[in-house]
Amino acid sequence: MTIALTSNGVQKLKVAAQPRPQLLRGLTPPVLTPDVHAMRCLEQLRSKDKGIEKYIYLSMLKEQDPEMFYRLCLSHMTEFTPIIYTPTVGDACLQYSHIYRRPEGLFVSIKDKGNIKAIVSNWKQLDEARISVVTDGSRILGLGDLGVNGMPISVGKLSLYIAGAGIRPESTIPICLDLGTNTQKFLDDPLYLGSRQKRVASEEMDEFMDEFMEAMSTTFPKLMIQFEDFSTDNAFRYLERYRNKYPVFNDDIQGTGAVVLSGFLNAAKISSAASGRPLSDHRILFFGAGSAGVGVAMQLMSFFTLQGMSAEEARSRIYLVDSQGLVFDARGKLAEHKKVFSRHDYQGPPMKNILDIIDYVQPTALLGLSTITDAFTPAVIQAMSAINPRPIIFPLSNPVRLSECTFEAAVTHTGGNVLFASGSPFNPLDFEGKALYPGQGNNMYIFPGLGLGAILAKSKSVTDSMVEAASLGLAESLTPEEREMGLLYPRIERIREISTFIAKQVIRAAQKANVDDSESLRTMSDSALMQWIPTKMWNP
Ligand SMILES: NC(=O)C1=CN([C@@H]2O[C@H](COP(=O)(O)OP(=O)(O)OC[C@H]3O[C@@H](n4cnc5c(N)ncnc54)[C@H](OP(=O)(O)O)[C@@H]3O)[C@@H](O)[C@H]2O)C=CC1
Ligand SMILES: CC(=O)C(=O)O
Ligand SMILES: [Mg+2]
Repeated sequence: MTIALTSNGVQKLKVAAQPRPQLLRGLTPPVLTPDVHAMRCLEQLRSKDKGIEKYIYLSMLKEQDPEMFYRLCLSHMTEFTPIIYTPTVGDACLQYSHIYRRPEGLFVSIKDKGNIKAIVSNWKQLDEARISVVTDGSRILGLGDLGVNGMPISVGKLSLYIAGAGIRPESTIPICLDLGTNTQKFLDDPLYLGSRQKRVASEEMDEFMDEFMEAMSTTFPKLMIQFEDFSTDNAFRYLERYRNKYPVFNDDIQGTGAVVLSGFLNAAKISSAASGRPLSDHRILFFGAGSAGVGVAMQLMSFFTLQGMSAEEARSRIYLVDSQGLVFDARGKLAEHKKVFSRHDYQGPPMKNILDIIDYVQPTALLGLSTITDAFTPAVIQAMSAINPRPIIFPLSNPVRLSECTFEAAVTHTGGNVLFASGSPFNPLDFEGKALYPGQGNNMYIFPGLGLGAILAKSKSVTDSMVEAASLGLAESLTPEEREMGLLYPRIERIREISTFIAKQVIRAAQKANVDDSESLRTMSDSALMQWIPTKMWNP
């Protein structure tokens, strides 16, 4: 089978007719061609009413016929991603201990402490391993501490690596660490698949993590690790602890930072053209100051400084709001990760109401990473619209039911002028006779290409410059037609093309930072590299 890209980038699958080996005669139905079987699988999928049933069906298809699963996934990205990834993967996590059929990844438990090397060595494909997504289940999407029920997140992200960047399936290791859970409902559930204990204290977790990382790097010497959905304090702590020692990145901090910077830059161009305000005049209000909110704030600040602003000027464009309201110095003790963005200039009483905060800040962009459903009320959206001809409103919390507002609300209350991206997908809308398309500001656009680039460059670490290269690469990858349609992110159907471009940018950044270990890529021209990368991709 080959995948051909048509002029508009849509992938078409061509399946060469294969003579059926005599050996199989009688063991399969007399007429079973891949094309017709693809139609059969789609029909079976679409006959299911509930998202979770579709998820279970696709999990079984991936297990029994991975070629068909990935073939369909690639040719139906818009239909498949909401099932294998957010929002439905959220339900799969919540119900994991009940819908579980067979293992799809590696579980490493606190009970394995002292013996972790032996446990990870049980993985079947030791030499092939290139990328692992590791979660401890402590903050799955916006759903909280799900313990080992977080496994489908690692599985889902790696399916997107395989589909979106052509990483070989046997090179991926989904991992869920079992360090207990503080969610009583799971501890009381007789079917819960993890250790029936509260989460271990941070000292014990640090010892466990040090042993785990050492075991992973010696067992899988070519492996890159993506940390996923760790609670915010641990997300920052472990990124700092390991980023200069192993090739690791944190998807919620860095992947989200990269994808939102990219969408913001495309939105800011449109917004600035309407308002006449230069990029340097934008003010960004973050509703939510956890790993994702602060990760995006850091990425924006770093971009502004690259544009020539001083660190203080760049910082001054950013305002954080957390559960206690506006984050400012005089408020008192602040979590470490919020301190950089704490406002020195605000001296008044605590400001909690978001409408008061919008009135005070006069933001051009409102980014939601708070897990608070419908926090962007009609009044909030109207307030943004009153001060911006094209307001940037990104409700980025996942899954979709935790989105700070719907696309429909954002369109309705801005008279169709909103520049919109959400974490989970919404459907396009017809507004006053015009088709409007919501963006999906989700790190799924970044991590496949970032991971592929790091793997191909044989990168020893993942630098900030590589993450930034991925972000700017994504921003650049919109086609003129997509810009004409008002899109902020490229169509997901083009994910392989996008991942190729991002990987190329990431490889160049790795070379510039001297963390690469692939001499032959250094001498390749950009166009040769763009042609070579797809040849390294696995195709179903
Ligand atoms: N679109 C994407 O690609 C991504 C989306 N996300 C989503 O972002 C969300 C947040 O993730 P993460 O940052 O890791 O989680 P956290 O739980 O660390 O952060 C949530 C933040 O929201 C704040 N918050 C909670 N309640 C309120 C409230 N009533 N008003 C204002 N702020 C409030 C919290 O305040 P406090 O600090 O005071 O507790 C905290 O700062 C999740 O839903 C996640 O799915 C995450 C990664 C990627
Ligand atoms: C998308 C993602 O990584 C999250 O919601 O946590
Ligand atoms: Mg995440």
